[in-house]
Amino acid sequence: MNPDIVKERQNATFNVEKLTNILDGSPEKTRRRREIESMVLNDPDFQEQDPNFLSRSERYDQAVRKSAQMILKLREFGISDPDEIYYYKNCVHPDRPEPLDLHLGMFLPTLLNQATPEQMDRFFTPAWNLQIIGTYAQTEMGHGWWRCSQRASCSATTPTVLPALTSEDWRPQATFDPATQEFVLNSPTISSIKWWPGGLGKTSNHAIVLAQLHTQGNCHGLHAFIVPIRDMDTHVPLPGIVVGDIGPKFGFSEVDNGFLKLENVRIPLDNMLMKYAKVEPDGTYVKPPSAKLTYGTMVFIRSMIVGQSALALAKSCTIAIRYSAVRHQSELKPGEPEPQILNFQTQQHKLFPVLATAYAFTFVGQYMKQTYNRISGDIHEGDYSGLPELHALSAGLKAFTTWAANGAIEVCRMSCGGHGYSRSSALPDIYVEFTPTCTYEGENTVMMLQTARYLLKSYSQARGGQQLQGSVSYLSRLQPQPVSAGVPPLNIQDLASLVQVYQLRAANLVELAATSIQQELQLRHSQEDAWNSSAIDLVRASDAGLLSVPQALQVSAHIKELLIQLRPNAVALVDAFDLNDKKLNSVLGRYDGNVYEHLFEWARHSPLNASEVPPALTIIVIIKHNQLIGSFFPRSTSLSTST
Ligand SMILES: CCCCCCC/C=C/C(=O)SCCNC(=O)CCNC(=O)[C@H](O)C(C)(C)COP(=O)(O)OP(=O)(O)OC[C@H]1O[C@@H](n2cnc3c(N)ncnc32)[C@H](O)[C@@H]1OP(=O)(O)O
Ligand SMILES: Cc1cc2nc3c(=O)[nH]c(=O)nc-3n(C[C@H](O)[C@H](O)[C@H](O)COP(=O)(O)OP(=O)(O)OC[C@H]3O[C@@H](n4cnc5c(N)ncnc54)[C@H](O)[C@@H]3O)c2cc1C
Repeated sequence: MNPDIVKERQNATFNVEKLTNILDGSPEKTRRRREIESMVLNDPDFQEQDPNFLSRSERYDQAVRKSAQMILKLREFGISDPDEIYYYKNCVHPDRPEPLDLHLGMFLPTLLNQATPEQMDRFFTPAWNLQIIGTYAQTEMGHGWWRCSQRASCSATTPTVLPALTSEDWRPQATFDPATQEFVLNSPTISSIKWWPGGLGKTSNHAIVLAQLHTQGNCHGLHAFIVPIRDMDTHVPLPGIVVGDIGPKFGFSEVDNGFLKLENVRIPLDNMLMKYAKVEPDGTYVKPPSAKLTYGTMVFIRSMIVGQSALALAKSCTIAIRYSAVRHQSELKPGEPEPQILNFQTQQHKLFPVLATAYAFTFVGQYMKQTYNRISGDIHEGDYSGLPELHALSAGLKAFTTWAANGAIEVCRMSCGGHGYSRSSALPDIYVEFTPTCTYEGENTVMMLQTARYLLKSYSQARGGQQLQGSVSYLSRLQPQPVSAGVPPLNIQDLASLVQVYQLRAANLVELAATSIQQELQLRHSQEDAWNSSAIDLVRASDAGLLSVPQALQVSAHIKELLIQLRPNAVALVDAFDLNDKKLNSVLGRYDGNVYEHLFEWARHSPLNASEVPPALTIIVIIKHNQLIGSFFPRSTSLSTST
């Protein structure tokens, strides 16, 4: 054990285990989590080659093998609780998305939320047993988002008599054919080819495809269809299905994100997910109680992503803070030993806010999950009243937490200096696997605008005298203040006072955005144009701060004081996240702090070190022998002559 890190733990002023229990929910939950983790970490079937040294195809193969093992073991051990599956999976594929993510995270949940009991028997049971492997195909090459409800032009009598075709008429279509009781699915244009779905490229044999429903000559907007895409025995693509992998990406190397072109693919009537909307055998369309229910799975995943932001931050700051405790640089005072870099105020100022955010997001993630479970329970009982708030909260928190975490992971990486750039630190991987959360499940700006839409509606209800409940109740309680009204009193030591100032700030920002829209409306006469012209206010909701200069200085001094208070407990606070070394998989973030010997050991495994003279370099030797170095580079043909 590195002596610096030992000393850090000795100096801590609280009981780490108790804090871990609070983060987990109870001592029993900590015990069970560790039990599940050790099942994976001690299981030889999950031994793997370091993916840093593998090709993409090898990484995909290794991930598929581990995922298949994982499903078998979950069954063998009877693990079916969602939290326990999540712990298990996080250890099998630490930090890495995998080919079955979409099956487990979106295909199964969409069936649970939108399938009829008959469809549950036909699809969910085989999918649970992994006979059916599914993905969720919404995004297309040309469009990542959809209008929730049908457009006026889309509900004209037949598509051919539309007054003017717009981009939505060129999206994938599912047209009902009453003669055969089938839907016919088509991707009418290149841009309507489904693009991005995880596990689509090679792994899945089914896809939930979102397409425009056409029946009796009318278009009814976006609906979900279960489309078999590969033969269940041979896994070969079915007729009319053009499917494959979209190629290498920034990260997600283990995942076969795919494309799907539908060419007159026929599926039975009862392959449309019909828990809410329905099509009768004669083609009659029965409306759902709310068109927004089609988007339920995205609300679920957005809610879960909030917790994933917390986990990514917990990992990143564990690595950076442990490393900063064992790394020494630059004498602070001449002649004295070099200090731990964690003693530099600037290093603390980089890392301690990340640590605090990791804790805050952990609790926000728990709150978001509870709120999702509560409101989705009401929805299952037929009460849809909480859906707008759930949508606004999950969209806004997904965007806010992923943006914040995305930046903070980079802060952690850079705070580790050069070694943070090595893949052995795990920080580059954490970044590339996490950063697409800002894009997928709804691009963050688009999500912020959804939340702003809800806030503005709530604001106008509050101004109309309604007493609002839940997360927007502050809009009823607080009267927005013009900046000229001066600054509110603030006690920065008092959390309630800070919350009040934040609420006032939020109310002011909503008011500013609403005012901007009103002004734009007078200029532009169209609600949509006024909205777009106020979008910056809506997303960033202005730069107004509510603090006076003396208050801001007070905050700055208080932050410095807090850095000093936090310093002795920094390592203990990251220890409390209880991230096992194998799960963390970082040479810099090791629990024992023995960084340098393991860094050297890791580098020795680089495939380039497999031979002292790599085959490509033999050419240099040949060139040298023939003394052709001078003439070789301008005329490469001379090489063949020389050999
Ligand atoms: C372990 C799992 C690993 C996961 C790996 C990740 C894999 C990634 C998967 C994906 O990315 S799947 C594809 C996800 N795609 C998106 O999220 C696309 C984002 N687009 C949308 O959500 C929508 O198209 C939209 C942009 C929100 C809708 O645009 P539209 O212009 O129709 O919106 P509005 O007119 O503003 O809204 C109409 C109405 O509907 C309400 N609403 C919108 N979305 C929802 C929702 N999800 N739930 C409930 N309500 C919703 C919105 O508030 C409006 O309400 P009103 O104000 O009219 O009452
Ligand atoms: C790793 C990864 C995995 C994915 N997995 C899946 C999957 O399994 N299934 C699936 O269906 N999809 C998947 N996606 C696709 C993903 O859901 C979309 O990329 C995402 O919804 C964003 O859409 P887009 O790519 O069309 O971006 P665009 O919407 O084209 O965004 C481009 C820019 O335009 C801006 N913009 C767009 N619309 C507006 C607006 N209304 N107002 C203001 N600004 C706007 C955005 O802010 C952004 O800056 C995945 C994507 C990635 C990266």
